Amino acid sequence: MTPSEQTILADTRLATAGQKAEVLIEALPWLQRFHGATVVIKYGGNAMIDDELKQAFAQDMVFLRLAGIRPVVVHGGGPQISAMLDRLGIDGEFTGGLRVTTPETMDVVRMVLTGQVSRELVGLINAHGPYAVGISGEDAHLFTATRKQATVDGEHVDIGLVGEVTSVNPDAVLDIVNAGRIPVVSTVAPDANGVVHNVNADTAAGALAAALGAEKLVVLTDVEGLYANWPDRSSLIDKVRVDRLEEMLPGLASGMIPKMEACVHAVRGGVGRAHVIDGRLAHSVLLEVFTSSGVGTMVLPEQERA
Ligand SMILES: Nc1ncnc2c1ncn2[C@@H]1O[C@H](COP(=O)(O)OP(=O)(O)O)[C@@H](O)[C@H]1O
Ligand SMILES: CC(=O)N[C@@H](CCC(=O)OP(=O)(O)O)C(=O)O
Repeated sequence: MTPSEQTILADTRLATAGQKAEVLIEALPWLQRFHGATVVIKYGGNAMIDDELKQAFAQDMVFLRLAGIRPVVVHGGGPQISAMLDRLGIDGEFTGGLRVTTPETMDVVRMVLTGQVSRELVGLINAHGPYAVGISGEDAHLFTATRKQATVDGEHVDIGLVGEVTSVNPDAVLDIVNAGRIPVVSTVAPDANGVVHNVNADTAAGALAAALGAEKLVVLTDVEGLYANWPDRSSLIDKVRVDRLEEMLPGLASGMIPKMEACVHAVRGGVGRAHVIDGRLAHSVLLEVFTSSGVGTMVLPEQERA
C-alpha cells in the first residue's frame, strides 16, 4: 500500500468511527428522557413471523430494559391462530376486523396465544438473560372483559366470545416490572363470571398502556405507519394530534381501526405518545425510542401542536 493509500484508509476508519459515535450520542437525550419510563409495545405483524425480525425484536426488548426503560410487551397472534384453526379443520371468519369466536375457537385462541406465541417470545427474550415472564389477561384480574357487541352496516352481528376490556388491574404486571423483568402479555380475558373471551391485542395494549400510565405505546405493524390516503404511499403521516385522529377514525380501513383506536384510547388515557411503526424494519423499536427523527406515525395529546 502506498503512503497516500494508507492515509485514505486511516481517514476512512476515522470517519466510520465518527459516524458510529454520532449514532450512539444521538441516543443520549432519549436515554435521559426515558430512564425509568414504562413503554408498552404491541408485538405483531411480520415482526412475529420472520425469524430474523423475531430475534431483533427480542434484542430490542432486552436493550430497552438494560437502558433503564421498563418495557411491557403485549403480543398478537392472529396469523398463528388462523394457521392452527386450519390444521384442526375449524372454519374461521372475521367480522369488522374481529375473529368470530365460538367456544371451540376460543379454546384454540387461548392455546395458541398463551401456549405457543407467548412461550416462543418469552424464550427468545430469555436467550439474553432471565428477563421475560409470560402472563395472560386471566392472571390476577389483569383484564376483565364484557362481550363485545358488533354492528355491521347498522345491523347487530353476533361475533361470539369476543371481549371488550372493561377493567384492568395492572398490579401483576407491575410486580414483574418492579422485579426488573419484562412482562409478555397474552390477550385472553375472563368476564365477570369467569368465561374467557378473545380480546384484540391492539385494544388490550391500549387499555394496559393507559392503566399503567405508560410514557409511550408503540404498536408494530406491516406498513410504515398511518397513511392519510391509504393506499397512497406518499401520504404517510409522521405526527397527528389525537383530536384529528378521532376525526379520521370512521374513514379508516379494517386493520388500522383497532390500532388507531388503541392509540386514541392510550393518549386520551394519559399516555404521553402513541406510535404505529413498521415491524418489517429490524430494530424499529430502538429507532423509534432512541433517534430524534423516530419512525412511523406519532400520536400526540390534544394540547400539543402536531
Ligand atoms: N390508512 C391506513 N394506513 C395504513 N394502513 C392501512 C390503512 N388502512 C388500512 N390499512 C391496512 O391495515 C393493515 C394493518 O393492519 P393489520 O393487517 O391488522 O396489521 P397487523 O397484522 O400488523 O396487526 C396494513 O397492512 C394495511 O393493509
Ligand atoms: C377478537 C380478535 O380478533 N382477536 C384476535 C387476537 C389476536 C390478535 O389480535 O392478533 P394480531 O394483533 O396479530 O391481529 C384474533 O383472534 O386474531
